[in-house]
Amino acid sequence: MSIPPDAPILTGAAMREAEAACAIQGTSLSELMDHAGAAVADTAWRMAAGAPILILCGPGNNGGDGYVAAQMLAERGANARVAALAEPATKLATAARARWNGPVETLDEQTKPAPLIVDALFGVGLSRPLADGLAATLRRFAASRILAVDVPSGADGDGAKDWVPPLPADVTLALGALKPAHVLLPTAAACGRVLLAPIGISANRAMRSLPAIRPAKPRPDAHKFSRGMVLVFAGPMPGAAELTAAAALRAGAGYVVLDGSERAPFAAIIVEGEDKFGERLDDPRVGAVVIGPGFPAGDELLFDVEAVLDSGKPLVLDAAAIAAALPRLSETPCKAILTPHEGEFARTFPQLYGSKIDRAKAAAVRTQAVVVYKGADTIIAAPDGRVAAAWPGSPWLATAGTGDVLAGACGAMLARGGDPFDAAVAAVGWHIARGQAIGPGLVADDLVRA
Ligand SMILES: NC(=O)C1=CN([C@@H]2O[C@H](COP(=O)(O)OP(=O)(O)OC[C@H]3O[C@@H](n4cnc5c(N)ncnc54)[C@H](OP(=O)(O)O)[C@@H]3O)[C@@H](O)[C@H]2O)[C@@H](O)CC1
Ligand SMILES: Nc1ncnc2c1ncn2[C@@H]1O[C@H](COP(=O)(O)OP(=O)(O)O)[C@@H](O)[C@H]1O
Ligand SMILES: [K+]
Repeated sequence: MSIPPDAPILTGAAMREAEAACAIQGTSLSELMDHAGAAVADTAWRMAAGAPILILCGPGNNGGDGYVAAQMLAERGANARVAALAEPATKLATAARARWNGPVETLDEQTKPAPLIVDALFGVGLSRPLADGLAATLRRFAASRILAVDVPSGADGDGAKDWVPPLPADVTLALGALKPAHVLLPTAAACGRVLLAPIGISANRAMRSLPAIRPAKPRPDAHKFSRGMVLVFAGPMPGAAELTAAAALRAGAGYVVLDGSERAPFAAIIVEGEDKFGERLDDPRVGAVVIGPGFPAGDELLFDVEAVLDSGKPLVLDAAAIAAALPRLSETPCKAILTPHEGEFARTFPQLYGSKIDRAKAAAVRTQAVVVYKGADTIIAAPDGRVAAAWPGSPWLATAGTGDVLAGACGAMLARGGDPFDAAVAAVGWHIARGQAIGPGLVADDLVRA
């Protein structure tokens, strides 16, 4: 599974806007479909490597892309058959079918498979789940190589419905932009390797896949405080905050102080009693405060979160600290990153609807903070509408304590003084890269070791 880095992501509505903007600038929808069909034909040609190809065409423009590709493949000498689910229902699809010179079989349970199947049944226009009979027909093709056009048929392009496509793809060719379905579960897992075909639309870049991240090298004149000083506050379970502090140092902070713990995870970390916390919040060198890891909800947490908010310092709020800060967050002028996992998000923001992207964006607006909505399909959202989608991460990270490590990495990136969204993106990229590099047997402690 893979996704092109730093690629735009558009919902169906945004796709239609981009398409309309193209029309104003003189590129017709039919030209867009020609570009899409050509990209599908190229990819299918390479994947088939001379073997027969079966192209499944639906009634809409996704099917139109399929007919265009079929004709181009036939003109190149490929052995291509077409099976249609229904008559074309759009002008463009009707015109594309008219240009296909070969026969059109009926797609049903009798349809013979081919080594490569091009799935051009439904794209972003799917309005309801696939019928059971069609899903069963598609499952019969599971032994073939599958190229999905735009999205695997059966997926909700916007990623708001949890419909699971019955025929997972080996390769999905995203047309013009990625769609939420490529980066959100459950559909992301059915897309295989996602390739992006530029078809001539210009996409708004506010929402994108995670960029490829290279560790920022310290400036030649760097010193420990200019690289960022992080203050981590340990609660009653100090092990979690120790991981957080160690992660902050490993992710590039120049100086890390751990208050409220008796043990230092590294000798280079300054450990102080909890009575020092208030004083440290006044230390002008502290560039970010992290609170929440290992700190259960309660009056003590509430008191300490209030103190952090009063300090106006950039802050990372994890676990129960998120709910504790919620009532004051939107009015407090500070840079904040929140790192809820699924359960914490659901408890803190119970009344949000839509896709995981929609909900992360709404939570960011409500709190005026950057929200890192964790999980296998982590979403990072800023109050100004920017979104970064981190699928696929590293499944080796699904183990206790890795969230504490991420909070520390967010602290390190935030303490450098930049934009909290960029800091969160860099931290998530760092976390995933380490998860991928370590792989089998990973425990959270490994993420903070050299
Ligand atoms: N945007 C762009 O810039 C470009 C977009 N392009 C391509 O267009 C695709 C979007 O095309 P689209 O909007 O025509 O929708 P599409 O996915 O083909 O399906 C709609 C049809 O399916 C039907 N239908 C729906 N659900 C159904 C169900 N469960 N079971 C059965 N039928 C169902 C629905 O009928 P209805 O809901 O009215 O019953 C309608 O007939 C996009 O993904 C990309 O591939 C490119 O050509 C280049 C430029
Ligand atoms: N299947 C997965 N694939 C990729 N990343 C995952 C997966 N499961 C969990 N993660 C990541 O691991 C971390 C777990 O965080 P969290 O649930 O807070 O753990 P803990 O509270 O034990 O530290 C998050 O960064 C999350 O995105
Ligand atoms: K499709």
